[in-house]
Amino acid sequence: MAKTAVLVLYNPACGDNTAKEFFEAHVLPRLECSGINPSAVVATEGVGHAETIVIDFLKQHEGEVAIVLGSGDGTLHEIINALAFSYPASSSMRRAIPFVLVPCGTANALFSSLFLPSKQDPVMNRLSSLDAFIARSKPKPLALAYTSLLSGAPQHNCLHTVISVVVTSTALHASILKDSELLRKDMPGIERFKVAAQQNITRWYRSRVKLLPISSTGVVQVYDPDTDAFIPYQGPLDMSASIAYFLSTVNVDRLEPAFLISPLFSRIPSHHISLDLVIVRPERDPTFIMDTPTSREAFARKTGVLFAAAYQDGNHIRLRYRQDGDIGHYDDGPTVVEYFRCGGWEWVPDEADERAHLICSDGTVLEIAKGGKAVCNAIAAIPNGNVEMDASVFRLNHGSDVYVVRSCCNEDGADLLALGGEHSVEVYQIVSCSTCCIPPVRLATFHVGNRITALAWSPRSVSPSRSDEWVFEIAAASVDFGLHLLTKTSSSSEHIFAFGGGLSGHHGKVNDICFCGGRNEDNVRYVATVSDDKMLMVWDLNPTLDIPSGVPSPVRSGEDDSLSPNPRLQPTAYAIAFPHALTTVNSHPSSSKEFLVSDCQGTVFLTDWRTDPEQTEQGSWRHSVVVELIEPRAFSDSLTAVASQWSGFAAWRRDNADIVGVSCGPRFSIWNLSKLRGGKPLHTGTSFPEGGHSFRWCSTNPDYFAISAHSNMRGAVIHVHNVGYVQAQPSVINVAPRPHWIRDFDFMALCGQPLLAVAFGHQVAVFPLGDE
Ligand SMILES: Nc1ncnc2c1ncn2[C@@H]1O[C@H](COP(=O)(O)OP(=O)(O)OP(=O)(O)O)[C@@H](O)[C@H]1O
Repeated sequence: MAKTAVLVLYNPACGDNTAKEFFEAHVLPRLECSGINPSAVVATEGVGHAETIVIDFLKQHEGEVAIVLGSGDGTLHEIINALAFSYPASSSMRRAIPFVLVPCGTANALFSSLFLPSKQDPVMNRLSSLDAFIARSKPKPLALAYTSLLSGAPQHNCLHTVISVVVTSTALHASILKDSELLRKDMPGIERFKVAAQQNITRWYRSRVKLLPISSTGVVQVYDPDTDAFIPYQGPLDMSASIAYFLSTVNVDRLEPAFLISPLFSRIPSHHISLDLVIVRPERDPTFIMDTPTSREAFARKTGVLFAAAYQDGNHIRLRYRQDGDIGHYDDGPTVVEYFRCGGWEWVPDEADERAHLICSDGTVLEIAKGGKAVCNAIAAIPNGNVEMDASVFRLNHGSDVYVVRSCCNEDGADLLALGGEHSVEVYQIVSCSTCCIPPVRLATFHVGNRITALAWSPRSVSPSRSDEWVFEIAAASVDFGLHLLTKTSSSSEHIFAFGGGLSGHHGKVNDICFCGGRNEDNVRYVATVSDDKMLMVWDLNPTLDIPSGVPSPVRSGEDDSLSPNPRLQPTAYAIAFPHALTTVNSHPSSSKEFLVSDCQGTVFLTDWRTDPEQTEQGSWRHSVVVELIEPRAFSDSLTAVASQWSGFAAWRRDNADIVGVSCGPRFSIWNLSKLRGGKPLHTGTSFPEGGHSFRWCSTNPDYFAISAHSNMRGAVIHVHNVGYVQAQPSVINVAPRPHWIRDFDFMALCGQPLLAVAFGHQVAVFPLGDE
């Protein structure tokens, strides 16, 4: 404890205004008795003061720190948001910050959920977190919910982002929080929430709601009272409805010590990054006919019964409707509450419904812009109970290992990023903002069901930030050698078209995939894949002939194509065999007939896949190769088998079809195809002595290229080189320490400061170059 700088901070105006007395009578003496000498004891002086105190404290104390916080949830919320959005970007200032909670506020939801009363003495109970800190207990990890408030279509710009550690809500709860603040002076206790509830109980809120699946499973779960368990939700994920109550929680099962609104958080713990969402839709009432003042009055009584049941150990989740509309603990009938466990949600309020625009994050009430929407995602479990982020780095936590990261290079899709994980592909929108860090917004989840090995964006993909009629189209390869065309559009949900399985497909791991180059319609029609089976295959996604693949094409979501009146034909493949396992394939916007292919020996082939096979030796790679590039050292090493553990990784520079970069083992080379100089590269250099891995050009500043370390000996490290100074020392970016290592990375194509997206373990860090 000697090394830990302890900040004691309390809000004298929270709850019943007794924090100062409580700290002087109990907290400070207890710290003293335990030999803990706080570095500072500070009382907040108004809204926003806590964040200034904490950030100043962190600037002054470079080592370990802990914060003993006497407040309610609101002050903690202020601090966490300040750490996320205003904390200096320097990585040296990022560190673990345990919070020691001393409940002094009105509701103290987080404390009440983490520390159930175990002692007779209420004072002793309030000191539980402090006692755990003194006993050096391990801090408990916290989850976060990120909510982005987006402007209206077509841009959907992110206007504001907020992080909740307890609750994110709309509808009745947001109205209660807004109105109860006006009552705080006269009613310092929780009774002001009950008064505000009465004032709002007959309101309904018109909105479109979308449930987002848990990213690691691709599933939205719903509580089933029959089995007392969560089951996959089969209903529509998109619903337009009148909603009475809409509230999601992370980290808590209750909002007050006895109000267990999300009791399953503690009773059926989640093993994934998720949030618990409680929705009440009056339209589920069998006696509901239409929305009238009378029907709202009648329903208000049922909401009252529901709240009373929430105070009785969270029993509201078992309430059901009888046919006559009565609610009780019946054996069947629709549940009054829909209790979901999901990855997040979208809330698009009806423009005419002003109150539906309110959103509450841990007691702070915000307003969604007219025509806009709120998107809330449970995105991170913070390791060791700490906030580990700063103003310029965002760490997406996918929930399982991320194997592939691909940014979209299309001009209209430059803010899109696809992640390939253990089971699914997720699409995020990276919102670039010069003044603050806006967390990525998850826009789609495709549950493929197998580990993803390669991804490619179709040139037809368009971001929602560019058009109301947006499209995501991605070709994906999975570890079972299957290929998948993933599509989601503004008018249709996630759809997966599986192809490439069976005898006619690959028989080895598919290491890379790309759409055909050029600027005509062929660039969305042909997809190239390369594999350990030494094959380059070019797939025609829109064949005119139906050639069965030998196995049925599994369709995993959306409508089953084979049952539709015009079933989609299985893509046909044109295969070219090479001498060694193939590692990468690239196309270029300037050519629809060539692919750049690299193999595990570090050799790179420029292949004209449209060469007429009649005129050449069918099936042989030789017939189609226009250029073959062999880095002299890689060639001699391959003869002596030195390079057997290394792989070639080639990248074609987008702005100039003559320039090719290759990483192989400890070396990289840059080739100029228009000046082959007897087969010598333009430049060669050394990356990592123990071997480099992926090579990527920066799409927005073509002077830069980056190579990631192949082994975990150095941790997750990237070298960024400038092509004008290849012999100079690269910029070294330490993304994460050992045992992390980089599985994949990519540059975003967004204009402005180059942005890197780097996958290591479960996480993807998105950050601008230059700040590290
Ligand atoms: N000296 C102060 N005077 C007035 N308000 C303050 C002062 N210090 C902090 N505040 C503000 O008081 C608000 C309420 O604080 P907090 O959330 O901690 O308590 P609470 O609302 O009583 O509890 P809970 O959030 O658990 O219901 C916060 O928004 C905080 O910014």
